[in-house]
Amino acid sequence: MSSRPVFAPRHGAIASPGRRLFLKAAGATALAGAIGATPYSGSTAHAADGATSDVIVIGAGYAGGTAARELAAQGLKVTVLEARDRIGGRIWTDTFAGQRIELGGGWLSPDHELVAHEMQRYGLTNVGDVVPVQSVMPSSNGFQAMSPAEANAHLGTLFEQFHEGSQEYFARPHDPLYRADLLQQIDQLSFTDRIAQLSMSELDKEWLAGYFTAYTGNENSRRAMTSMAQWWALGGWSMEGWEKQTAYKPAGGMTELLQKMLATSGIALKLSSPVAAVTSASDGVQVKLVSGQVYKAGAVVVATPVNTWKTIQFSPALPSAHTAATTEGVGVSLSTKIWMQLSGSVEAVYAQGTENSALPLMIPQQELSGGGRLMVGFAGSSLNVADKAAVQAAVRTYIPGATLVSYRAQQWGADRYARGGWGLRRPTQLLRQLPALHQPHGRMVFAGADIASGWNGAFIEGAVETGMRAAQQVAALV
Ligand SMILES: Cc1cc2nc3c(=O)[nH]c(=O)nc-3n(C[C@H](O)[C@H](O)[C@H](O)COP(=O)(O)OP(=O)(O)OC[C@H]3O[C@@H](n4cnc5c(N)ncnc54)[C@H](O)[C@@H]3O)c2cc1C
Repeated sequence: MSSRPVFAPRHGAIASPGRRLFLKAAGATALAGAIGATPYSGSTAHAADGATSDVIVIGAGYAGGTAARELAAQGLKVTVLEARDRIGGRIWTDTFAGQRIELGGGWLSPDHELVAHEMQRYGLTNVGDVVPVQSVMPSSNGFQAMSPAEANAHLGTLFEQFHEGSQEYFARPHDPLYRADLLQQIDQLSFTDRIAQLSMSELDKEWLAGYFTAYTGNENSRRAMTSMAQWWALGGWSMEGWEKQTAYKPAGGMTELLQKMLATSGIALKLSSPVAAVTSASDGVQVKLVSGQVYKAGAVVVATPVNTWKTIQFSPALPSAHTAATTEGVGVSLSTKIWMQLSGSVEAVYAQGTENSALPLMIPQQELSGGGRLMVGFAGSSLNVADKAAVQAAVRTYIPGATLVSYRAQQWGADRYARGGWGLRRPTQLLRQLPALHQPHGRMVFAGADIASGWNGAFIEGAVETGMRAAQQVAALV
C-alpha cells in the first residue's frame, strides 16, 4: 500500500456561509460589479431557463462524476452539464460483434486504490483479462514469436534501463514534484531522447520505441518520458507491477461504476448540454451552454479534458499555465482504438510492432461462441482505419492468413469533446504547468485525469483523484 492519503467521502449536509451568500445574490444582477469578470454576454432572458445550484460540474466523465458525487454527499445541490448524450467521456462501454466492448479505457489494476475502494463501495468486482499464449515481437528480420513470459522478461530489462534513476527522481510516485530538483533535466526528455541515451542494441531500442509509440500515438519525440517513468514508479518499479495495469477489467464494464456514482441523490445530470462559456465573479458563476441557456451556481468544477479548455470561453481568462496546457495539448493527438473480429481458429496472440507500424499494439480478447476471436489494437498514424484491406494487412503482419470479418475504430483525436485520447504530458509540462493547474481560478476549479498528481492521463484512477480534490476545493468556495 502506498502512503498517499485515501480520500474518505464526507456525508451530511453542510450549509456553508459561502453557499448562503451566493443564493442571496443569485438575482439578475448577481454578477454585476464582478471582480475581474467581464460583463456576461449571454441573454439574461435565458437565465430563467437554467437552474440555480450550489455547484455546477462541467463534464460527466470519472473526474466530474466523482466531484459531483462527493459534493452531493455533502448536501449540496449539484448540476452536471455534459456535452454528449451519454456519460463516461473517454470511457465508452458499447457493443461490437455481439460483445460488450470498451471504446475508451478498458483495464484496471489493483494498484488503482481509489477505484478499488469505489468498486468495493458499490459492490462491483473485476475479472481477469484474456491471458496471451504467444507474443509476436520485432526481430532483426521482421517479427518473431516467443512465449509471453520470455517477451516480458526481456522487455522488463529494457524498461529498467529506460527508467533508471526513477526511484530517486520519483521517490514518492504520487507526489511527482517531491524531488523537483532532480527532474530539471529529465523532464525535458522525450521518449526518443531517452532511448538515444541508452547503451543497447538497435533491436532493443526498436522494442522500446515500438512499445512506447502505442502510448504516444506515434509521437515518441514529442511526449515526455517522465509520464511513463511516473507510471513505472507507481507500479512499484517492476515489470510485474507494470503488467498489472492491463490485467483486469470491471465485470460489468467500465461505465457501470460511474453510473452508480451519478445516481446519488442531489445530482441533476443534463446530457446533450455542451458548455460554451464560464464566467466567475466574486459571488458566483454563470455557465452558458452553446444553446444559450444559462446556469448559475456558487462554484464550478471544470472536468473536461485539458485539450477542450480552449473551446470554452472563460472569464476571467484562464491563467497562463492553463492556456499553455490546452494550446500544447495533453491528450494524445492520435489515439485510435480499434476492435477487430477475426474468423476461424485464432490463438490469443499478443503482438507489438515497431515505431512506425500500422498497428503498434494488438491484444487478444475473447473467443467468440460462433468461432473466431476479438482483438483490440491501437492504430499507428500510417494506418487508414477507413480502409478494411489496410486493417487486415496490419493484422496479417502478426498473424499471417488471419481474416478480418469486421472492425470498429474510435478516433479520439477527432472527437470534439475529447480532442485527444488518454493524457501523456509533453516535455517540461510536469514542472512548468502541473502545480498551477491544481489551483482554483476565482470560483472555478479544475479536475480530470490529464492533471492528476498520481495515475495521470491514461487511468480513471487519476480522474477520481482529481474529482476528490476538486470537491474539497469547492467546499471552501461555497
Ligand atoms: C483509447 C483509450 C484507452 C484508455 N485506456 C485506459 C485503461 O485501460 N484504463 C484506464 O483506467 N484509463 C484508460 N484510459 C484513460 C481514461 O479513459 C481517462 O483517463 C479518463 O476516462 C478521463 O476521465 P476524465 O473525467 O478526466 O475525462 P473525460 O472522460 O474525457 O470526461 C470529460 C467529459 O467532459 C465532457 N465535455 C467536454 N467538453 C465539454 C463541454 N464543452 N461541455 C460539457 N461537457 C464537455 C466530455 O464529453 C466528457 O464526458 C484510456 C483512454 C483512451 C482514450
